[in-house]
Amino acid sequence: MWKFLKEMPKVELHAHLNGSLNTNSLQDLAEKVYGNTSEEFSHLCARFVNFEKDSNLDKCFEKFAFVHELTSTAAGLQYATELVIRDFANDNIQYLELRTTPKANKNYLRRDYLRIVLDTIKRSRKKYPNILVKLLPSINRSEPVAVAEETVALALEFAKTDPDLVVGIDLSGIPTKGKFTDFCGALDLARREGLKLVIHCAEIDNPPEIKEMLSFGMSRCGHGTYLTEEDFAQMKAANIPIECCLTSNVKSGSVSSFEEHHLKRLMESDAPRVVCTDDSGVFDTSLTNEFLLVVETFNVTRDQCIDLTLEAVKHSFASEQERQQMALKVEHYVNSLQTD
Ligand SMILES: CNc1ncnc2c1ncn2[C@@H]1O[C@H](COP(=O)(O)O)[C@@H](O)[C@H]1O
Ligand SMILES: [Zn+2]
Repeated sequence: MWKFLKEMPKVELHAHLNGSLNTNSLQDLAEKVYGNTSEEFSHLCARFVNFEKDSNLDKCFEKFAFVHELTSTAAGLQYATELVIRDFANDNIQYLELRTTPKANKNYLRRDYLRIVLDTIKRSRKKYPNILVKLLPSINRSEPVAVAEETVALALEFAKTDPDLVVGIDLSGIPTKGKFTDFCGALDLARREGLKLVIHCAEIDNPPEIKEMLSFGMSRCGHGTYLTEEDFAQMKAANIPIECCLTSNVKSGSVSSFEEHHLKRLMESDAPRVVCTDDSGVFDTSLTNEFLLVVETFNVTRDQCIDLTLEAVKHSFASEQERQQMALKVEHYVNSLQTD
C-alpha cells in the first residue's frame, strides 16, 4: 500500500511554505545558508517535531517562530522554497498549491518576499519538471488589517504579471486572534479581482465566526473541524470542499483521534473533501503518509485513493488544461498498475 500511495501522482492543495520544512531540510538550510552544523541545532530540530500528548494549537504556533528565523534572510527564504518544492516533488506530488504569508523585516519587504518565492518557483521548474507549483499569498489574521490590504494588493500585482502562478488568497493564522469581519473588505477585493479564496474556518469552536465565514463564502475550506452537520450540508450544496489535514488536526489537539476525524462523515455523506498535509514539516508527515492514515483508519480502498486524488484535481485552482493533464497522469498511473 505504501508503494502504491507513494507512487500515486498526488495533488496537494493545503501546504504552508514555512510549515512544510522538515527536519532534514531545516538542517540543510541551517548548514548551507548559515553554516550551522552544531549539535545544538540538531537538538532544536528534534524538539521541533516532538509533540507532547496534551499539545494544542498555541504550542504549534510557537514552533513556526523557529522556522521563521531561518527564512528571515533572502537567501534563507529562497533556499527554503527550493527545499519545500524538492520535498514535495520527492513525494510524487504532481501539483502543489503553496501558501505563504509575505513578511517584512530588515532583510526584505513584503514585495521582495513574494518576488523571492515566485522567482524560486519559476527557477525550480527545470530542476523539478514533474511538479507544477502555484502560489497563494496568505493573510495572517493576527496582523493588522492594513497588512492584509497590502498582501492583497501585492497578490493582485503579481497575479497580473504571473496569472498562471498566483491563483488565490489564504486566510490563516492563530484562529483566536483577529476578527474575521475586519478582513472581509480585503478578501472581497481579492475575490472581485479574480483570485480564489481559501479560508481557515472552524479550526476552533466559534459558531458566530463560522456563520460569518460561511455566508461570506470561499472556494475551499481549510479544516472545517467544528462545522455542524447543517454546515456540512451547506458546504456540500455549494460544492465547497473541506481540506482535511488529519495529522495536523490530531497533533494540534483540535480533533481527538484519527478515528474521530470529520473526514469519515464527509466520506459517508459523499460531501466534497480533499486530503492535505497543512504543515508537513511541523507535523512530521507527508501526503503519502496522510493517505496511509486515511486508508488505515477508515478502510479506504486503492480506488477510493485514486478518486480522492481526482477530486483534488477537480478542486484545484489550475487551468482547465492543467487539470486535464493532471487527471491524465492519474489515469496513466492506474493503467500502469493493471499491466504490472
Ligand atoms: C495548524 N493550523 C494552522 N492554522 C492556521 N494557520 C496556520 C496553520 N498552520 C500554519 N498556519 C499559518 O502559516 C504560517 C506558516 O507558514 P508561512 O510562514 O505562511 O509560510 C503560520 O505562521 C500560520 O500563520
Ligand atoms: Zn493551514
